[in-house]
Amino acid sequence: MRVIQFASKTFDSDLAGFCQGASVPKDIQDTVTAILADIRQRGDEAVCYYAAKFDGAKLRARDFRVKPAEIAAAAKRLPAAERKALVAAHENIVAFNKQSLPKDWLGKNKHGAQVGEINHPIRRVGLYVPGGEVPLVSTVLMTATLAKIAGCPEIAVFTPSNSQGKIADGVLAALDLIGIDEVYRIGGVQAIGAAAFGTLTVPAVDKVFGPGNAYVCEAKRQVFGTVGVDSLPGPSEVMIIADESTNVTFAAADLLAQAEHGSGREKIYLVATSAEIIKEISDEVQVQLKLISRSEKTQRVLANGFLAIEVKTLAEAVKVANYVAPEHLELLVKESAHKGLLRDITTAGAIMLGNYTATALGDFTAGPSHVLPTARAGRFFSGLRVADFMRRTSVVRYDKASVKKAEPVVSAFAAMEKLDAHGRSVKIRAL
Ligand SMILES: NC(=O)c1ccc[n+]([C@@H]2O[C@H](COP(=O)([O-])OP(=O)(O)OC[C@H]3O[C@@H](n4cnc5c(N)ncnc54)[C@H](O)[C@@H]3O)[C@@H](O)[C@H]2O)c1
Ligand SMILES: N[C@H](CO)Cc1c[nH]c[nH+]1
Ligand SMILES: [Zn+2]
Repeated sequence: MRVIQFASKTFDSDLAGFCQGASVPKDIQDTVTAILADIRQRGDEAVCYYAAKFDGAKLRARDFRVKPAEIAAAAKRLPAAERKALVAAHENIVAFNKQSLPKDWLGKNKHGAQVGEINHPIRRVGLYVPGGEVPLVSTVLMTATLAKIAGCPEIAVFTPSNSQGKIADGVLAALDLIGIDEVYRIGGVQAIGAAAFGTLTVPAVDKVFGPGNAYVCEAKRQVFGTVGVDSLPGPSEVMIIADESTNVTFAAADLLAQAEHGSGREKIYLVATSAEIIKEISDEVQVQLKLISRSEKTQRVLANGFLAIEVKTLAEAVKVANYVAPEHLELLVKESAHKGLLRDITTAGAIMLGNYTATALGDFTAGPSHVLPTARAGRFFSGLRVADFMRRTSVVRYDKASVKKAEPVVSAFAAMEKLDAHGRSVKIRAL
């Protein structure tokens, strides 16, 4: 862990340098470019090659799509307590996300013409679910539930298998619960390439969603334009703002929880109002590290991606948070400060308020999608919601009376822009 002090001589460059580490290095960009080019050229053959290379899975193209019987069998095998958890989380996710279903509307403008917006689900979407060693069962719920609420007619799911070509029962059972049967055992860059360009076996999608490691995230960035992509959710991040009221045990546990994702590029921030608080929490992190199972991978993340920042006031903490735009921001500070912080912090993906709100609650079950922007993309992206699975068309209808009212405005613009035919096309209607 590194400790820096707000407003110290090198603070700006230290913080910027650390955040820079969250952006994608050139070697990863080049690897991704090469794999995508190969997928575009060789299609299924290249997908097989990279599945073997990165996941150790010997697949033929006809094995990519998971058979309905395999999904049903996995769902049947899932222990009752795990199924109950899926159902409980799903209920919260549905209830939360139904709130933001975009509404069509129709109104009148100043000319008396009808104007409005209509929304349609995106026809064919591809959802990426991280898999392999750590199968993110919750990501199925946090993406597919929203696609279903939006009404997307075709939902294809991509997730890497293990070396035996198997996908975790929890992932398949979650898909079964939601009612999705188009599932491909393909992960990584090759999955994003197959989804974006299409292959003989995988029909191309219109937009790709879902989180992933730096390779997956970079692949999505590179296929943007060929297809739509969501908010570029990459390796997880958490920032905790701590003061003297912070529960040290809880804070340390939450820092470890996000480091545990363990892809190596996660970012962990502790912003505290004294050096003593930083010491207490970071010592506790080391104590609790011994209690978790993925301690080696977690330790590696902490070694490269853990930054502590000492601030004098919470106002300074706000400045740090707004610069970093962390994926998850825990405000484990005195309750009287919550209102002001919520008003002033404008770039966090998700804010978890108070000592009892562990980020893991949001990861699994609180309700909002856990698919959130990382690497400072929170400055311009927000967390996934139903509207991301839809597209909007504006609709305009003038009649003779309203066109007459609009004509002087159009004529003036046509003159300013020297576009005579534009002006004429409206003038002849207003006669
Ligand atoms: N921001 C969010 O909303 C959010 C949500 C959940 C998870 N996450 C993040 O998702 C990530 C999941 O990562 P993961 O690795 O466990 O699963 P993943 O499915 O994202 O990536 C695994 C794939 O990466 C590819 N890969 C690995 N090494 C490679 C290399 N050297 N070259 C090319 N391709 C390579 C392989 O194809 C492999 O199948 C974690 O970083 C986690 O923090 C983010
Ligand atoms: N923390 C991740 C978002 O960054 C979501 C997740 C899924 N499973 C566990 N955690
Ligand atoms: Zn997590």
